Amino acid sequence: MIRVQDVHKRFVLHNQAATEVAVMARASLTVEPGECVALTGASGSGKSTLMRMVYGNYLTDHGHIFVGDLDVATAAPREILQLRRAGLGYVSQFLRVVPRVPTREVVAEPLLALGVGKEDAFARAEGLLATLNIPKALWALSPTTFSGGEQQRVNIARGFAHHYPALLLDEPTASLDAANREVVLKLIEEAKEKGAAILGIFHDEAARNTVCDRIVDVTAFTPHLAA
Ligand SMILES: Nc1ncnc2c1ncn2[C@@H]1O[C@H](COP(=O)(O)OP(=O)(O)OP(=O)(O)O)[C@@H](O)[C@H]1O
Repeated sequence: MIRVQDVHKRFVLHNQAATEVAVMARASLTVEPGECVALTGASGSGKSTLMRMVYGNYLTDHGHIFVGDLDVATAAPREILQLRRAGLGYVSQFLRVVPRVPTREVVAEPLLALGVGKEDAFARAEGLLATLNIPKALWALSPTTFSGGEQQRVNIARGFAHHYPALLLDEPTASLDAANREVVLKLIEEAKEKGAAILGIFHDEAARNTVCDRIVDVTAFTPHLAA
């Protein structure tokens, strides 16, 4: 479960005379287990900012953000890191990995960190890589030289390796061909069936309509845009 309650956020631009910019006010939404909710709204309305606050990358000025039992808005950094290990996954658009680590290990790593045995973790990783059409010949190589679409699919495989009860998706189907897009939509459906609460940004409207149960327009929480 993800529950955002009365969240406010302002940025202080220290290098620009400490100008304060209020970007979010009174943001509230709930994502129940098994539900996928899409954040929509014009460019600059605050979709990414809200996702980053839920993941704990941006501080929250006011309000609560519960992911399961933990209030990310007030949690200590080590509690947030612990939450990310088992309770909260995040699939960003871009893959960031340590150079020279083979693709198979990049995907299995979240499971290995949770104590899953090597054999099971690698089997799950290989299953996902095959499903996402990453050629077997690439599994032992670092993904740093892979194409944009291949890197995105490795990122998705890694994000879905563990069945997180809460999952954030930032444009999970951007730059994918039709076949791989379908695979990703199926992974999202499977995660929902397993009870994941999913919050995502989907510019791909057809994908959004296929997997999302509800839409939340963040413009309603944007101080200078709200009516
Ligand atoms: N680190 C930051 N420092 C200062 N301002 C920021 C920062 N991050 C975001 N903002 C501001 O917050 C507002 C919301 O930005 P955000 O990236 O969340 O919008 P968005 O809805 O995700 O946009 P897009 O669809 O274009 O990605 C913008 O006005 C942006 O300039």
